[in-house]
Amino acid sequence: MKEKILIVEDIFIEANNLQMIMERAGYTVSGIAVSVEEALQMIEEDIPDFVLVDIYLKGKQTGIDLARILRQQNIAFIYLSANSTKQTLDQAKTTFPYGFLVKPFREREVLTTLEIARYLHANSLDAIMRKGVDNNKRFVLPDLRQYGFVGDGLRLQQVLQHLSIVAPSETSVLITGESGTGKEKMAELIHRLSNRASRPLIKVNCAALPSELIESLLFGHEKGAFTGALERRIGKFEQANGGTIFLDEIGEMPVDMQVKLLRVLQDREIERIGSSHAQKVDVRIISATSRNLEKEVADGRFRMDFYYRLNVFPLHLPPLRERRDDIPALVDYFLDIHCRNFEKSAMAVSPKVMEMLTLYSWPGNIRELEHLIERAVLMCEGNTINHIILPEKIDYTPPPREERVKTIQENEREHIVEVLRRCNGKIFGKGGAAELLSMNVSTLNYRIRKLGINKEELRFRE
Ligand SMILES: Nc1ncnc2c1ncn2[C@@H]1O[C@H](COP(=O)(O)OP(=O)(O)OP(=O)(O)O)[C@@H](O)[C@H]1O
Repeated sequence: MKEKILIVEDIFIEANNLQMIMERAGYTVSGIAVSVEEALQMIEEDIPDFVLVDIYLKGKQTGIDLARILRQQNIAFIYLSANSTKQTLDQAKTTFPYGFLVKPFREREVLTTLEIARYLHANSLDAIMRKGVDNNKRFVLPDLRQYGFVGDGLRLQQVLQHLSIVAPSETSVLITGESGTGKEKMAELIHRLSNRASRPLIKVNCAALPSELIESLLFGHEKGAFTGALERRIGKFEQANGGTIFLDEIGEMPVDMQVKLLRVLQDREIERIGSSHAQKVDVRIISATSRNLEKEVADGRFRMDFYYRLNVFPLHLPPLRERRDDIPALVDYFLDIHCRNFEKSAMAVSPKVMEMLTLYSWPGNIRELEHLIERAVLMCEGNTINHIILPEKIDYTPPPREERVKTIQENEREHIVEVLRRCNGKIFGKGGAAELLSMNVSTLNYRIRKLGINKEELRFRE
């Protein structure tokens, strides 16, 4: 039996028409609601697998308000709409729907959109996390120093936990984080921990691709395909066949190329320029960006369908100033590397210098730290670095102490969030949060709702 669908639509004829289409295709329609309030009641009684939601409804709240709640509850939804204004559409985009159907509905279109939505939902972060945890697929990470990857502070550990689930799979990963936080390093790590490790990892810096050559660089060309194509060129995708392609700075990819890449991601086929036939490629995609792609999508600079394809599993690397507990280990690691490089005997930094390093705000993140240590090693004459020259704009101010006493509710919230993170959001069953907290499942669910804890913050505040 196919999934249960809730229709939220205040025009009876439209709702009825959709119900018939759904039922003919074997879906079960669990209900028709005419307002957000009614929809929430129905969801409380019987959780649907998908919600088809009109934007304008009876009552004060719109379908967009409902969508925000659905997203928090990890229920997939598709918008239904007639002629929405640009402003409404932009607002709708920020809720990241699984699809958008425009009235009047055509049966084929409705069913295809639902099929795509099912695919996207099954490959969503939540689903993958659930599968990984349930099947115990996550493997124990080896010592990452052998891969030149350093850091085991609390926030990085959470990212690495997600990485341990996704690395051995075939899933596309989107790595986000400020410049210098280690996105490329993390892509290398994923590749080396995957089943494709013995095959090539091909890196493409999308920001550095000259626009007129992008297509030929990525997909290759045949001899004589255009003026200047003197030889056949094998593109990056073909070079990566059997391995991984790392699309760095993907936010810089021009929109027309996004369309072409989307096709490659969907069909896993490329066509060299000037060739008359497509060829299959078996490539895993890891992409990275320091831009806020959700905003780029909302502003119309990045295609939503492409974003969904790339962002099957997001990994966010926090800036160094938010994971200062990694700084001492990184300092020691870079000291070691650069002492060897310059053939100097082992060095350490004085406690005062270490304190300065941990208090500095590191706008250039790990890259800036590495360069600074390199310079310090070069200049130091003894075995201890007692002075360090930091750029002028230094933020020595330690984070302000919390003067205010936390309320019992705030403490309870923090504690529950902490435990949920530890269990990867698992609430019931063995090793679930309810068991660890010695609470019964419905009480815990009630507290989670009451304290406004949502899944997003469990996953994304690494
Ligand atoms: N966890 C880590 N352990 C050791 N070195 C690291 C780590 N993360 C990053 N580095 C080093 O820091 C430097 C910057 O990292 P990387 O190039 O991966 O950052 P990035 O986020 O991809 O930067 P950009 O967005 O500018 O391309 C590199 O020299 C890398 O080797």
